[in-house]
Amino acid sequence: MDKIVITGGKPLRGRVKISGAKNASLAILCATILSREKIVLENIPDISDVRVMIEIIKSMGVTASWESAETLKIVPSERINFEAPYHLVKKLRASNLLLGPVLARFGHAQVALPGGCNIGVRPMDLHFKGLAGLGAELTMERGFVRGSVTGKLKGARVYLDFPSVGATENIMMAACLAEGQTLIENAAKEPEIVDLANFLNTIGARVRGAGTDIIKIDGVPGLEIDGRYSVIPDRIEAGTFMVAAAATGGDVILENLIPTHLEPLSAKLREANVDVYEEEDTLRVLAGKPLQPIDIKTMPYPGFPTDMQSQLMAMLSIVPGTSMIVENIFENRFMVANELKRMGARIKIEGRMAVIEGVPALHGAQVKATDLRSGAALIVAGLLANGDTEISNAVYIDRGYHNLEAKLNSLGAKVWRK
Ligand SMILES: CC(=O)N[C@H]1[C@@H](OP(=O)(O)OP(=O)(O)OC[C@H]2O[C@@H](n3ccc(=O)[nH]c3=O)[C@H](O)[C@@H]2O)O[C@H](CO)[C@@H](O)[C@@H]1O
Ligand SMILES: C=C(OP(=O)(O)O)C(=O)O
Repeated sequence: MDKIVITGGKPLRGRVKISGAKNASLAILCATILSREKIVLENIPDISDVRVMIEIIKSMGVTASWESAETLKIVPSERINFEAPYHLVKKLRASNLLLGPVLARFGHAQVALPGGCNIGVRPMDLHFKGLAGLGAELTMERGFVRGSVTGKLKGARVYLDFPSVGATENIMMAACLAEGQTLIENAAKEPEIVDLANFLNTIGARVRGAGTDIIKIDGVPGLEIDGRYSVIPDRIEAGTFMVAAAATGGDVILENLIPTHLEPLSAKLREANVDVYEEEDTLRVLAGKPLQPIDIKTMPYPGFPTDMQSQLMAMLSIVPGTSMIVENIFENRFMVANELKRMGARIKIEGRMAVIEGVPALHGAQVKATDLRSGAALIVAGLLANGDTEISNAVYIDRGYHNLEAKLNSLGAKVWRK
């Protein structure tokens, strides 16, 4: 059942509930390693990335069990297996976020390097520089990074050359148990960083400034508060539904989201002539007017998110006129263009720029996902195309979307597994 088939051409209409955020859940699951007390996590999406992360922390000695559909109970262990094994780590890049917490709590860590992926090389130099700044000794051997600390990590001032999400998270988690104060300068400001900081503070950490350029962490001897925490909604899942609604000329109300997290996308959709209405925790996308071409440049938050760029490319492929996308975060994130071209799109890639000449319609074809968001883009393309689209490698899509077919079908789409 690794294929998703879509009969396109049906406008999405209705209401859909957005699940918890993949990227916040993954970081918070790694952060549970820092805790000495049990933790209950709510709004955790049952997606394959989360399942793999649960398997990894369980293999290290943590107990994790579902209390209900979206609620996960974690019981940490006083002893841990320091090694995050390659056969699991290779399935999930975010496993690199275990390095900071394991080192800080246990003084040793051995984490297989997840390596690059289809969107880019994805080095970890900024993670290493930050952790070394806190006093960790790091060596690389046979695909593993081994870390050790003599005594405890020491708070320090860390400047990131680039506001890397993962490096900010790894350093922030490690600094929670360091002696003294850590300042992360030029920190990433994504909502998932703020969520991780809020979680850490719930279990006893002292993190301030998350969501700004400078994060201040005062180290504490231990994180010992028995915590309950609800993860933020997934802004990328929400964004994918917004684009799908816009691209099919639909009218969709998205529930359980934080509209400000979607502002960079809402602004672009409005520029493309789509109406977007915000309320406290819902957002309505109403399309139907002729769409206008737009230009997008991906940037760190609050700029336009790289994780939404591919889905927008699918929509823009049927918008009359010329649109442009510049991808500034990952060096290889235009692979979906070739698949969209198989469906009739006219897209030219020049280095980090994609030029999209809108065509009157896409037609269904057999295509393949090459990463999570290219898969999401092909879903959007399949929904707006004439005829049937068969997307293989759906396993990529399952990494990040909970109950996707059911949610789309409840909005009037015709989507099934094969
Ligand atoms: C699990 C998770 O949260 N994944 C998100 C996270 O990935 P991730 O944390 O990997 O993204 P980063 O912000 O770290 O990476 C951004 C850029 O910086 C580069 N870089 C990063 C670290 C480093 O040490 N050296 C370096 O050169 C990367 O190769 C990339 O080109 O943020 C990305 C950018 O918003 C999102 O697309 C991913 O969905
Ligand atoms: C790039 C993504 O995730 P990851 O960092 O886990 O590969 C994504 O969610 O689009």
